[in-house]
Amino acid sequence: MNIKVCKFGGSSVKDSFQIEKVLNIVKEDKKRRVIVVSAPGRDERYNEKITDHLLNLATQGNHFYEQKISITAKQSSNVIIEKFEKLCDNLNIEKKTLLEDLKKDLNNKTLKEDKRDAFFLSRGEHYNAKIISAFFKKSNLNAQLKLPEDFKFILSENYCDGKIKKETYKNIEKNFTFENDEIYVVPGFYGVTNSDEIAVMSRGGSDLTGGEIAYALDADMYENWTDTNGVYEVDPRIIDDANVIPRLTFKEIRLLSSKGFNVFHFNAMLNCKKSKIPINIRNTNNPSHKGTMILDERVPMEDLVGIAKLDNMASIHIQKNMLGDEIGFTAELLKIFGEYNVNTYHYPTDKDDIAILVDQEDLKGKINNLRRQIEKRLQTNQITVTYHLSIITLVGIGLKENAFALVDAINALKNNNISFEMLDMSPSKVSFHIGVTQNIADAALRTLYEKLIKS
Ligand SMILES: Nc1ncnc2c1ncn2[C@@H]1O[C@H](COP(=O)(O)OP(=O)(O)O)[C@@H](O)[C@H]1O
Ligand SMILES: N[C@@H](CC(=O)OP(=O)(O)O)C(=O)O
Repeated sequence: MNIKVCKFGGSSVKDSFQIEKVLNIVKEDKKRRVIVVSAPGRDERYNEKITDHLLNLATQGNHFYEQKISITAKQSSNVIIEKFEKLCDNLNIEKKTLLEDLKKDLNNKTLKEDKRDAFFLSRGEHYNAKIISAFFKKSNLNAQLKLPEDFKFILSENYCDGKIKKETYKNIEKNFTFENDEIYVVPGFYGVTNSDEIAVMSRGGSDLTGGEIAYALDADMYENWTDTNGVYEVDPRIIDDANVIPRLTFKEIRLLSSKGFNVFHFNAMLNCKKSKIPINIRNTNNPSHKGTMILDERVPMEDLVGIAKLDNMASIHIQKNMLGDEIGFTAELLKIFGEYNVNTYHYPTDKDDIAILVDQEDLKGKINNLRRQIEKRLQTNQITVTYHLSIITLVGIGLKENAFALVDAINALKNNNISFEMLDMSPSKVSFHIGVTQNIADAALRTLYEKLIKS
């Protein structure tokens, strides 16, 4: 279809000033016909995203308490209401019914546990899309609100980590007909289960909504608008003199975003890749910049294209004599991690050892039971857990032809007296991982960036 699907992230829709920029971007190109919006992100006044306030309210203050931030549920409720009221006032949108509905939703007492969390989490996108579509209409765009509960964006019943169901693609095709040249405004991040209950995808999930709609409509392009000029070679919050990468392959963005580049959800490209729909990461605050184009293929002009870093990793090192000879050992071990809902990143292995690298946050409240299960079911000799590790991932399709870049990386670390804990090359040969202790991870990242990309 000759259209572009555009997703505007939380930073692009955090206040009325940003939403006016979004309007101008949409007006500039007639192909921008599906506009997926997030909940308001952090603003100058509040350091936390509206989605986090919603979760804090759902969990009666527990969400921020866990992060050692002291914001009560009541305070979160006030922030949410104030945010949406201000948006309506500044954009001159009728607010009475919207605020009544919002307050009713925020007082919901019937839903419990993860169904309650999911419902509250979804409200940021829900009300923001209502406001943005009303504002577009008022600004003479032929905008139409498309709610996931109406056109049936169907998710599985893992309420806070829902996965898209196949029938959704047909539902989108059927409902997004553009009969009267409409511009559809869609809240991202949430959907409904087959029994019409609200479910959300994983955090950052509005990127997924955009990718799935682009795929269902076979769009010409998926534009993902954020607050940076594109994807930088390294996280610009750590290294401020890095450049924007003009072109990346689907494979490269997937590796980089799953290993720390949180500019784009790592699953959002999967279906675009299938249909070869280009993804363009753009800056709402600088729309004349071309951004980063994500494509199926590019000419590799360099070995390495980007370096990502994941902090707060833990290594669970398991020792058992001859475990490498035990058929099914690794499968059973990974099954145990699965049962505790702990995502596993890497598992370097040897004859008598295996280490599983995980996000240490995932181990909270689980590590003791997890360890006991492993000991009981696999009769291990010793388990050692090391916390506060960082994984640095070097990515580039050019690495396939030049694995010696790995030697340059190790030499650069050696010359700067930076030691490492782990080294691992991926089977695809387009990435390798270096594990370091977290206190030296930023220095290691800078050293690798300067030696392997900047020079
Ligand atoms: N390599 C990178 N390139 C660009 N941005 C990055 C990178 N790594 C991390 N980021 C961060 O991702 C942020 C954008 O993602 P996010 O906050 O989710 O945006 P949005 O509000 O648009 O959804 C940037 O502001 C930047 O701080
Ligand atoms: N608002 C949701 C979904 C999302 O995609 O947000 P953002 O576009 O701000 O990353 C979240 O915070 O997870």
